Amino acid sequence: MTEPVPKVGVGVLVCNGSQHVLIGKRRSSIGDGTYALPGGHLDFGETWEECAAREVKEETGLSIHNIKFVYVTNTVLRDEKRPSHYVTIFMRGELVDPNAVAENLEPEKCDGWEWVEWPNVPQPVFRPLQSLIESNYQLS
Ligand SMILES: CC(C)CCOP(=O)(O)OP(=O)(O)O
Ligand SMILES: [Mg+2]
Ligand SMILES: [Mg+2]
Ligand SMILES: [Mg+2]
Repeated sequence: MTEPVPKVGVGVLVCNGSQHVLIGKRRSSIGDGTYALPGGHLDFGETWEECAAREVKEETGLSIHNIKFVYVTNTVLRDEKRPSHYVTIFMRGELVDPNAVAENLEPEKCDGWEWVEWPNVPQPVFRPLQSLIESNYQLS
């Protein structure tokens, strides 16, 4: 079998101003049933900020701004149905409208969005996000 090519993902800490971030349980061939941040594949020609804003909008309907780089992880997922290797760029962004409600716009890919107090993400945690938590990143 030809080896999978490493890809770039962007994960987003969507901040609502009260130490909470948005998480959802993945329905995917990669990390199925694990809790992850909104985000996705970096598309050709995108900046990291553009990808963060696009993926959050596509997946939750939320608009974010003040988007900043947070951390980067290197994750080799060997025991998945489809082995894969991801470099994940973690970004953070604030809600443009602090009262906006997240919608689950891709129910085929996500069980639904919920706010949790960082870093208390429920188990099982998607591997790249677990690496960010273990880095002791602090929201404020
Ligand atoms: C696997 C992950 C680190 C990168 C891809 O994320 P994703 O499966 O949510 O991708 P899409 O949102 O682009 O479908
Ligand atoms: Mg997506
Ligand atoms: Mg996604
Ligand atoms: Mg995508």
